[in-house]
Amino acid sequence: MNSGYFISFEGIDGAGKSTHIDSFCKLIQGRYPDRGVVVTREPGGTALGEQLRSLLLDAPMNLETEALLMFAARREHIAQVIEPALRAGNIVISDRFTDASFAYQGGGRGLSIAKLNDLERWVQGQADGSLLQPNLTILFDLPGEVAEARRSKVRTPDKFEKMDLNFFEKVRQEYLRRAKEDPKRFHLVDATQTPEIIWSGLECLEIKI
Ligand SMILES: Nc1ncnc2c1ncn2[C@@H]1O[C@H](COP(=O)(O)OP(=O)(O)OP(=O)(O)O)[C@@H](O)[C@H]1O
Ligand SMILES: Cc1cn([C@H]2C[C@H](O)[C@@H](COP(=O)(O)O)O2)c(=O)[nH]c1=O
Repeated sequence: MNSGYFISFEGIDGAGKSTHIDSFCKLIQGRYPDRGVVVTREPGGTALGEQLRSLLLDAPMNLETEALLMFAARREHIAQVIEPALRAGNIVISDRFTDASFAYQGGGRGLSIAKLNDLERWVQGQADGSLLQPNLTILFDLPGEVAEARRSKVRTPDKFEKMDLNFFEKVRQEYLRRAKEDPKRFHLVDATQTPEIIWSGLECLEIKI
């Protein structure tokens, strides 16, 4: 049984997760000074996961291979980092988790939801039959063309960031579909707003840990 609390940040590339995640961690640490806060990311978060990340963000590969490697990295991440931290009562904040697989490999690239559900059950299945899921997912939502304009100003695109607007629109729609399906878990951020307005919204967010 977990006594910790699990938060994920999600959104299409360039939506603004990285801009806010460090301040958000400080905010949570300030609110809960007696709890450990573990900040991590996917793909990645472990030595093996970071190696897989380099491959995944760089090498072209078959869609099923990509999904399997995402979930392999996730299995390692859960076993080495997330589960031990939650068991110890910590707050885990992850830059992406499984919603990204449904959005990118499912919505964006077209892998069947049935296959993703199978992988999710395999990798996140708990002894009591439930799935390990974030308690709260903060979804930064904005149109693909706005995200692309922001990204192009600041970095050389990786494999996913080179995808076209149609891909990112499908990724976005899958995120929004999942948020609609599970409104208690998702907190939607209108990421077209200024960073200051987004931040004040996050500061006011009531989180019952
Ligand atoms: N609300 C905003 N308004 C305008 N520009 C923004 C806003 N939020 C972030 N940016 C800028 O957009 C760019 C992308 O932001 P950021 O790196 O935070 O996105 P991200 O969602 O973390 O992307 P990725 O998932 O690809 O790492 C940065 O240059 C950042 O300064
Ligand atoms: C977890 C996960 C991630 N991705 C994609 C999404 C992004 O393009 C990259 C990660 O880079 P970030 O900018 O540091 O977030 O990987 C994916 O396609 N599927 C996943 O499960």
